[in-house]
Amino acid sequence: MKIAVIAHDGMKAEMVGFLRENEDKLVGAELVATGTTGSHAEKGGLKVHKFLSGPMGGDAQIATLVAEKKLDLVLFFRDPLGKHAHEPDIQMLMRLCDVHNIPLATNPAGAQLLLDGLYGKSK
Ligand SMILES: O=C(CO)COP(=O)(O)O
Repeated sequence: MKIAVIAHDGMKAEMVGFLRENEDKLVGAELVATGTTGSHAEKGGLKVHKFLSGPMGGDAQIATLVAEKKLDLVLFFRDPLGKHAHEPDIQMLMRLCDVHNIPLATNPAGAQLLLDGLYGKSK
């Protein structure tokens, strides 16, 4: 299972907490991330392959993996109250998830349902 994890700044702490809480489920998974999200995840003790930071093309790199069907799941904790210079890249990533029918969660509740559905509920 190859999973992309991405979080906007206001959601990064929540993403790290989410990943740590679900560490038992993710033990066999390969994680990839946009750069800064990946650095936060590493500081939280997780192993992750980092791409460029989102505004520098990281979302686009992950979108490429989606288009090539090299990802099984995208967890993208968006900040719905923030403005982003790279909004076109964000839209592209989400659109390509739909084009290629790759499961996408854009908030923690949706991500939890996806992981529980894949691995079962642990609590
Ligand atoms: O901007 C992002 C998603 O659109 C996330 O990028 P970073 O993880 O590099 O902050």
